[in-house]
Amino acid sequence: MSDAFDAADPADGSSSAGARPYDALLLLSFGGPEGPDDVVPFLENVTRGRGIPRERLAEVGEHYFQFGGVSPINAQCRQLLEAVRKEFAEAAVDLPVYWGNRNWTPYLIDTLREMVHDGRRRVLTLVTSAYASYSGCRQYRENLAEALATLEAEGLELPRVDKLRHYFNHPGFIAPVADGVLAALATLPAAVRDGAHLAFTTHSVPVSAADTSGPPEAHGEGGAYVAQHLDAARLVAEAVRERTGVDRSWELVYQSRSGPPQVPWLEPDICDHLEALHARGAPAAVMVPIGFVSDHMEVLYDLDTEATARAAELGLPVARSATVGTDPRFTAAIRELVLERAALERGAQPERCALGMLGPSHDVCPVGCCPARTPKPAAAGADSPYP
Ligand SMILES: CC1=C(CCC(=O)O)c2cc3nc(cc4[nH]c(cc5[nH]c(cc1n2)c(C)c5CCC(=O)O)c(CCC(=O)O)c4C)C(CCC(=O)O)=C3C
Ligand SMILES: [Fe+2]
Repeated sequence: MSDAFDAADPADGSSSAGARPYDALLLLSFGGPEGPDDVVPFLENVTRGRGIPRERLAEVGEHYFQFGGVSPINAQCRQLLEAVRKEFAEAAVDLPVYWGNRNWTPYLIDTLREMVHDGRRRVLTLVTSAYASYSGCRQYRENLAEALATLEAEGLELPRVDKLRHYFNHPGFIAPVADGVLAALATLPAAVRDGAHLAFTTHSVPVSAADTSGPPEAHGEGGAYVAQHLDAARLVAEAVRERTGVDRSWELVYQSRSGPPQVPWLEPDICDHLEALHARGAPAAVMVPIGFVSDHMEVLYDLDTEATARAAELGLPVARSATVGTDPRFTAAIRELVLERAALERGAQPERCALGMLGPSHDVCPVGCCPARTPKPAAAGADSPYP
């Protein structure tokens, strides 16, 4: 390594210390079926103990069967894995990258076991969710704790596992989403483009889960989940306004509602929102799936199939903007976040990049962050039973 590297500022990622003390990055995702025979067992994995009505499961199974029983999410994770490895190689960040899922192969437990066999001792985790919530954060931490417990029972020496901070307000996440909106606007008929409404969408969750999302001080109506999405949506809407010179109306709405009908979930649903937009005379809309990092089944079915069909019935022109996927600015953001956290662990004070009003998110989930209905051990947080 050259002298220039040794002399560099640790915060810009080019320090000779690199990613130390970490010796591996773990990409942790949801997982999805890769053929018709996988669909039912996959759905059983997802919904075990979650009280999802049978009819809802049958309905969601049909969404997957319509796409040949294949969810795009695993292919997208493989692409992200390759893109992050390339990003690290180009920036001389010497950190192996592994991939494991919550609900389908490669299962987290198998990946973590392989990491231990490879001698990895300090693992940093990147989850494919940018926001605080039980489903997008604590549940992954519970999965890590469960995997660690299994490895402990197998007599293996446990690695220390940390998790990266939420990245919804990182410029490397916001900028590609804004570009995606501009590209989607360009596909709308010119006559309705300037009047197009921006409908930011994310996964609905039970209202009670939203209200208790994030650290205890963020709890309250909508919690950190809604506050973070609103901050990200506002940033994107502002970037689009600056770039087009047009001030468009925007709103945060929800999709992919599940659970029994008597339990309240975040609303309005995107389809109801499109109807309301049409009723109030909006000439067009762009659906912006800001809650997701890749174009997986929730995007392909709930937006591109269902919501797009509803808009066609209404005669409302709509376009759907792209998720960040493997945009180079997003993979660069991942590298920056990894090097930032590594520097913090070494006791340095790196720059902590964040846009918007909320500032950089916490590095370690505090006690009481996104509590579960039924408490379970969770790793990579202040309440972790593992060191
Ligand atoms: C907040 C959130 C995210 C975003 C953060 C993140 O990305 O993690 C997310 C992502 C995803 N959700 C996904 C799939 C499913 N989610 C379900 C059910 C549920 N999701 C919930 C929340 C979230 N989910 C909740 C509260 C439930 C109810 C059951 C429970 O309380 O746990 C069900 C069961 C059937 C149904 O009821 O829909 C399925 C099949 C896929 C894979 C897509 C693919 O295959 O391409 C992905 C990326
Ligand atoms: Fe989900």
